[in-house]
Amino acid sequence: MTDARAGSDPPVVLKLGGSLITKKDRPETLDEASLDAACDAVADALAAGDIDRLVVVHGGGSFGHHHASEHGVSTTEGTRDAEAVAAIHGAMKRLNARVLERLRERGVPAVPVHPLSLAARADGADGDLDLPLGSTATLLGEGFVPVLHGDGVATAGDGVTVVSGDELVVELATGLGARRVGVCSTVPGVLDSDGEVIREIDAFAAVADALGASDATDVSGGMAAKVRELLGLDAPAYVFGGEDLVPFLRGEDAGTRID
Ligand SMILES: Nc1ncnc2c1ncn2[C@@H]1O[C@H](COP(=O)(O)OP(=O)(O)OP(=O)(O)O)[C@@H](O)[C@H]1O
Ligand SMILES: C=C(C)CCOP(=O)(O)O
Repeated sequence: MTDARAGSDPPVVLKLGGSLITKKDRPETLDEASLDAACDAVADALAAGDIDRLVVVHGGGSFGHHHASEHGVSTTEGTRDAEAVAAIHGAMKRLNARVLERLRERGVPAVPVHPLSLAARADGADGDLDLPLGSTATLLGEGFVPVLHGDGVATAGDGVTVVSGDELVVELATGLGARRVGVCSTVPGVLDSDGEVIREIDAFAAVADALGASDATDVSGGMAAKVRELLGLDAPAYVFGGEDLVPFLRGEDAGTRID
């Protein structure tokens, strides 16, 4: 079996939130300006050598979440309806193709990795996610930028549930031994109850009250689930808005640091 962590520079794992790159309230609509700006930032950071190895994950936004909620599917509610799976996965592949196209237009060697074809929850919806990393690690080693996305995932006893981009980020960061993790969304960081950015989080209890769910259609738990998952990582993780993507990619602190 490939050791995904062996003999290589630790990568940076970056999630581009669905609420950043799509208009979350309009079915299957890109936020063209934000997506272009994010792709510019990634391309510039790679060209400048600020980052050597990068894995990108993107969320569902108005592509995946719209179809998942229409079919009653979430990270905990599965479906055995193949049409529902095709609708969710098809929408995510359409979004993924648009992201890849824009990255490649800017010279980024971006290639797709589709979680539905790889991952499983072998112990049911409450069980751990099993995401084999051989293909992603090998693509990275060969100089590509693998681009994964929230998707459907085979789930023992529940058919197919949703796997969020945030869960993928955690698996990738752990399995590949990431150096840093960035979660870029529409908010400038994790906000406290006065709406101010919390600069650092090291325990969930301290911020639980401030963490609501997402304010748009979101079947995977919004900000609270994000923070919970990022707290479990060895690498420092940052939650920040689009305006902080350039500093994050340069290696600077951005938004909220979670570790
Ligand atoms: N305390 C908080 N601080 C910041 N955002 C919060 C907080 N509580 C709830 N939120 C919500 O979390 C949302 C960001 O999470 P969300 O999952 O929607 O973003 P995303 O990752 O970009 O989207 P997607 O899940 O489609 O990838 C914000 O739009 C905000 O409404
Ligand atoms: C709804 C689907 C299919 C993807 C969910 O991924 P997320 O937007 O990262 O939560």
